[in-house]
Amino acid sequence: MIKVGLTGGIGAGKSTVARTFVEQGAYLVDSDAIAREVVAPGSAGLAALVEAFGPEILDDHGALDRAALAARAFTDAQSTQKLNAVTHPLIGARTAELFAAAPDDAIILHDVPLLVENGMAPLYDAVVVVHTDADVRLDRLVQHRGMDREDARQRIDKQATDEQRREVADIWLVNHGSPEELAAEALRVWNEELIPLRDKKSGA
Ligand SMILES: CC(C)(COP(=O)(O)OP(=O)(O)OC[C@H]1O[C@@H](n2cnc3c(N)ncnc32)[C@H](O)[C@@H]1O)[C@@H](O)C(=O)NCCC(=O)NCCS
Ligand SMILES: Nc1ncnc2c1ncn2[C@@H]1O[C@H](COP(=O)(O)OP(=O)(O)OP(=O)(O)O)[C@@H](O)[C@H]1O
Repeated sequence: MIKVGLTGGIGAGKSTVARTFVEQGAYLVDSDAIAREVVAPGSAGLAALVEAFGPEILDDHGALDRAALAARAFTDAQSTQKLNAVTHPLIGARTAELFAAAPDDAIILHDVPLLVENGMAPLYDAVVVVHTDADVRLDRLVQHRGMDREDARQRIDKQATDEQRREVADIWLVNHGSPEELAAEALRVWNEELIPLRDKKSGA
């Protein structure tokens, strides 16, 4: 088994790389998905968020209004810290359960936006960073995902810098071309770097 950490700033293109690795058989542990799970309606996580940010972060059905929370949580560093203090321990506990369930010969792919921010690089056999210049990311998030530019910009401000990510990267993928080019490069990394790393570790 090997553990591969996949990271990059918001909108860098992690999803394309994760999809390629999963198609090849990676065991995916997706932090954004876990982050949603731990604040599902009725959860202790959601109750803790309401305690921290107020009932205005709930929609009419009592579920989390994600945009309302984002509008409160990313405005200043203290609010982001408050968000992280509630969610990150819950995400960490669920992540550990999913890692423990992986098969012995797995290539575990941990898709984790805040890998660098949370000092997690030493946990992995390899860290893959997807890099895209911030202005390109902002344009893509607004055009393709309908995201509010200011929201995206505020999140970028709360995340690691490109230099910090470069320092921990074992594999650096640049996503300035087409998604197909990125997927092809990810496939090369899978075949030429990750499979040999897993086989070396398992003594094959
Ligand atoms: C505030 C929330 C509800 C906003 O939801 P929304 O649907 O708009 O965004 P989503 O969760 O899909 O995240 C999109 C991207 O935003 C960025 N982002 C999310 N949370 C954070 C954070 N705490 N700090 C910096 N960037 C963040 C990441 O790049 C992430 O990939 C949500 O992001 C959240 O619960 N965040 C706290 C949990 C967390 O830290 N998640 C990041 C992965 S561990
Ligand atoms: N090479 C590309 N050319 C054009 N658009 C792209 C490219 N790569 C990604 N995108 C678009 O940019 C947006 C962000 O990409 P993606 O969702 O893969 O990023 P991510 O790193 O997973 O982001 P997040 O951290 O927000 O989860 C998406 O709407 C995607 O369709």
